[in-house]
Amino acid sequence: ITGTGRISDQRIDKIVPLTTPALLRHELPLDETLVSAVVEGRQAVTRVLDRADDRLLVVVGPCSVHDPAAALDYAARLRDIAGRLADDLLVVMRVYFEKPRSTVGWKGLINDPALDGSGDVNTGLRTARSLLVEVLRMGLHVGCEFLDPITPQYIADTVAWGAIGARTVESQVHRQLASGLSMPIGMKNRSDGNVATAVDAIRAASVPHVFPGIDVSGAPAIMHTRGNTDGHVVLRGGRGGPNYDAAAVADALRLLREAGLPERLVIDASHDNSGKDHRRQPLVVADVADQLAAGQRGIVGVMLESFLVAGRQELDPTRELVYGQSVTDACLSWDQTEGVLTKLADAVRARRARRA
Ligand SMILES: C[C@@H](OP(=O)(O)O)C(=O)O
Ligand SMILES: [Mn+2]
Repeated sequence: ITGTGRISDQRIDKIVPLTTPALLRHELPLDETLVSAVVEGRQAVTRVLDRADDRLLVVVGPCSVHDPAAALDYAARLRDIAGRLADDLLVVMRVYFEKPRSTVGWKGLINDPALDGSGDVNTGLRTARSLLVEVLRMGLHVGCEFLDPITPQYIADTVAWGAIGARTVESQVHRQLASGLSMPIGMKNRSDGNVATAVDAIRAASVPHVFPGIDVSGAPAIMHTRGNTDGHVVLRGGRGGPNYDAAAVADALRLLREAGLPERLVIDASHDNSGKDHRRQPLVVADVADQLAAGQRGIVGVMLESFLVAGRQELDPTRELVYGQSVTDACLSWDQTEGVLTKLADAVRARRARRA
């Protein structure tokens, strides 16, 4: 290859070897019990999406995981309440490692586990997979956003529910990625609030695609996917304001109906539905609970951003971090979360009673 010194890698600072999916999954395997748990979790989510199960999917947890110990501490508490409310809620813990930034910022534990820009992705992947296996071992289902197209090869076998975010829902790379993922995928509406883009993403992801990727040995490969028919909309608000109210829900369900897609959706009580103010998430939940209790069966799920300590904190290398507090979007405290989950379970029972 001639002249590469002058025309290639002009903006590459260095290239570091990356572990392979096979090696990481060999080091941190899922035993048969955990494999069955993931399969059952995915099937349970699909049944709720298809309304074969009248419970509410609740994807709840921190906006991002930056501290595995705090995430496990949170998981232990969530596992207990998830068990108590299991008749009405199907709880999936948000264990998010990949953070899409509107401009710049910390990109998550896989990209930068040391939180200092050093980009030790090998340690990030190992830390992420280790935590996912631990959370599974505690008996919780796991939900992740998928951002980097090769990351799923390293961790997706542990995931029961996935998301494509508001910044990537229009991207063909992410739609075709979703078409090959083995779990239901929530398509967030676009960051400006456009919901039709998410409906298009569901349709795009529902059919087979061919694209270059990597196989488990890390070798380049051409992926031929089957299509993912478990796509669904996640209403997360937008620059135009919230979209969790009954009118916005009806609009989104109409768009799905006109597209010939199943009329079901999940409402994200955070992000632009709460104006990223964690104190507004309970208000969103109250409105959604009223809609559920009034019999709205098109709402099959809710997303909450929740951690141990309310709010958020800046990632400031000169300051000790507060344990259990988000370093990205502001989250509900654990105490607030218990109240919100209980309210959602009550609303599910009220909805069920209307059908009896
Ligand atoms: C990234 C963010 O979601 P959205 O894509 O809706 O901003 C989140 O779930 O933390
Ligand atoms: Mn967030």
